[in-house]
Amino acid sequence: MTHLGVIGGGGWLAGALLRPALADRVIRPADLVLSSRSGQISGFESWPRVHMTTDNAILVDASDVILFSVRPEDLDDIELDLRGRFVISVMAGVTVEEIGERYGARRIVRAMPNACAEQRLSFTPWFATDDVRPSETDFAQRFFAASGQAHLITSEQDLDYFTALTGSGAAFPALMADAMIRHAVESGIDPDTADLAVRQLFLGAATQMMRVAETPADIVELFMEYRGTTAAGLSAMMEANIEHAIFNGLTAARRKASQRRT
Ligand SMILES: NC(=O)C1=CN([C@@H]2O[C@H](COP(=O)(O)OP(=O)(O)OC[C@H]3O[C@@H](n4cnc5c(N)ncnc54)[C@H](O)[C@@H]3O)[C@@H](O)[C@H]2O)C=CC1
Ligand SMILES: O=C(O)[C@@H]1CCC=N1
Repeated sequence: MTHLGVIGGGGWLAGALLRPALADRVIRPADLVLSSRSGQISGFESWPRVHMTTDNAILVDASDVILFSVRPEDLDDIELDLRGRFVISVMAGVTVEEIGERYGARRIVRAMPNACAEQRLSFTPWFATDDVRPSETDFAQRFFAASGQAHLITSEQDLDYFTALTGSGAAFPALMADAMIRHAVESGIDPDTADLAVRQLFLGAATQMMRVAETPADIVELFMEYRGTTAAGLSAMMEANIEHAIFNGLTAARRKASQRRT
């Protein structure tokens, strides 16, 4: 079975990806090495055989697959020779070219999961260089599929766009949910009830959007044609140019995702 070493294994995203993969036995606990600055990593108490280290060179020696899950700015402190090695990266904005230049690897998978991985609900587009072997693409697909929907893409550039669109996880829907909760509370609804109501609303909305044939645009149209209270709300939101705010937000996040290279 594959021996996986995760540089930055104590971080937020690494844990969210690894716990489902361990639970699904995509990786055996004894075949997993995690590195962090302190060597103390929590969140893996259910798998006491997982190895932890502060030494990335030891991690590399023990692994067939090296997964980079550090912040892009931390790369300057990491010096490794990964020539001939298979590397996976989930780092935002770090191209396969940069990974190749820094570490000498040519067999690279670059992926963009999101923090909903912990709930096994990430959308994870991933890209592989031509040199990646079939057994390695098979591992990447199984690894990311444990924490959500893994989707092979053929354009690396699209990953910067997905960093903004889906890498952001719950953040953009949470912004809307929070505004709705605050409006409900201002309107006299008890805060706990408002919180529960809006969380259930988003669960219902997301579940419905996944299960019905109608697109999100169709659903909006359906309510507009109904000409009821919801249509009044939708019209006011459209007049306030909610689309403009969303487009601006995605454009800003997209720009930030590619900023390292401009
Ligand atoms: N958090 C998220 O929702 C998402 C994060 N990403 C990407 O995943 C990567 C990791 O992000 P997070 O987990 O959120 O960051 P994080 O800050 O939670 O985790 C990074 C970890 O790397 C460790 N680290 C730093 N330098 C190290 C070194 N030299 N050796 C070993 N460990 C080292 C840090 O101590 C920290 O525990 C980033 O590049 C980010 O762009 C991508 C998609 C979503
Ligand atoms: O906000 C961030 O920078 C991380 C990386 C991509 C998505 N979330």
